[in-house]
Amino acid sequence: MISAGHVNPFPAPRSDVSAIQASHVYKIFGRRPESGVTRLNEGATRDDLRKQGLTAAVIDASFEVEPGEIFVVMGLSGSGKSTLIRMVNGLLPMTAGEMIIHGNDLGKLSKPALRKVRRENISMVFQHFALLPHRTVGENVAYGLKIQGLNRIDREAKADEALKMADLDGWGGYKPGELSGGMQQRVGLARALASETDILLMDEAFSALDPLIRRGMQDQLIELQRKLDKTILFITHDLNEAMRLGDRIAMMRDGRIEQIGTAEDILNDPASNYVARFVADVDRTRVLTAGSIAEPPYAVLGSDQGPQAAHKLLREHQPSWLLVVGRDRTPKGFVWEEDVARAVRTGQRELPFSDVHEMHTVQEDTAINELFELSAQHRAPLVVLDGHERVVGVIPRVTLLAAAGQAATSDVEDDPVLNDQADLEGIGA
Ligand SMILES: Nc1ncnc2c1ncn2[C@@H]1O[C@H](COP(=O)(O)OP(=O)(O)OP(=O)(O)O)[C@@H](O)[C@H]1O
Repeated sequence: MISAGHVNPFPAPRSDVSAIQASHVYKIFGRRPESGVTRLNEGATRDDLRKQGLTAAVIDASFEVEPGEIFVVMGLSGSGKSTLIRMVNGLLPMTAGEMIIHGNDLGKLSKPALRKVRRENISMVFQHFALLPHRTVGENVAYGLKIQGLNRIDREAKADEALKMADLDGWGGYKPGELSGGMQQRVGLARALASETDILLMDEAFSALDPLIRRGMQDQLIELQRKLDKTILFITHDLNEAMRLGDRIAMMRDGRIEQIGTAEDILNDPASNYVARFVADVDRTRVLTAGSIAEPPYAVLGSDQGPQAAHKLLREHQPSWLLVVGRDRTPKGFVWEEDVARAVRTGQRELPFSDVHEMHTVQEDTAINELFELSAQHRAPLVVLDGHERVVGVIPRVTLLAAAGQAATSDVEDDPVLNDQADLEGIGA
């Protein structure tokens, strides 16, 4: 029996050197802020500090952002997100802790050295665009390049290229006020791209946009990230946005990071009641992907194995279905057996089974809300493939419903498709 390995849909970050490394970072506002850090470490609460006239905006924040990662900091208003991002770009000094950008410890740098790191490594996209209204779109995009000391021809060439990337080809001569909100935000994005820094900090960058435009911008950001491989630290108070964009998400509450994880980690294994309550209303079907809920196949047969091997497998494990795969773990056929094994389909030879189902395959990044219809149509588990057409796993329909938080017993009992005993047995239900 070939054991089809499980492919992790969230591979570990690719580099050992983090782009951003924050360790035990504190920001306390008020007089003698250091005393606030000491008091917090001694067990005082945020409220205790407040009585003393101190605001603990960020408390003991530690996280690392890997190159090429989209890391989202998510939290309600006042949870400390903006304060945190302003410490990442060195705009705000920390009260305690370390903030290391590509090996540079911001707290220890001289002012000119800090400016250099900020100029060369970090660009920022703001919620309210922060465009110069009397300059053209092209001039706005090229503005930072002038500060970097580039000559006019190079500036214009880079600005044009960045406008193209942000889908604003031909708009360089207009004034920002002549563009829609979504387009103005793309100008902000183009300006950040033009500076060619490897880290993009985005503070509620899409929050002022209408929902549809906002979704479009999210898609565009994901696509750009894939192409340009930037490291993105994205701040939002919108959980759905966090889940759509983030490779990983840091959930903040009252200045502290409560949990860091993938959308799946946070949905499936919330670290606290607070996080659990927060994610309770998330539309899981949009967040979870086929790859994240696929299970390793229950019974797998090599395509070069014959009926005898199939019979043995069926006798020993009594699965209600077999998945047939080739040597490279690409699927070759999906065979179904309801009672007694009578034959199996292997390679070129096709031998009759009592019932043979065509296999239905889906890509691992398919959102699960798209899978419901397929699953209903095909009445069989879906086989999930990675980008190389190899089997990642199988999704029985019960798993699909459970993942969507809809697998109440009554749903299963009433569901004509699920009510197929073989299907239920097949997933070990
Ligand atoms: N310059 C400042 N002086 C005093 N307190 C501040 C200052 N900046 C922020 N704070 C306080 O720090 C806490 C965290 O604020 P911060 O703006 O970082 O939160 P946020 O999560 O970004 O919220 P929002 O989404 O509303 O901006 C709040 O209680 C805020 O009032």
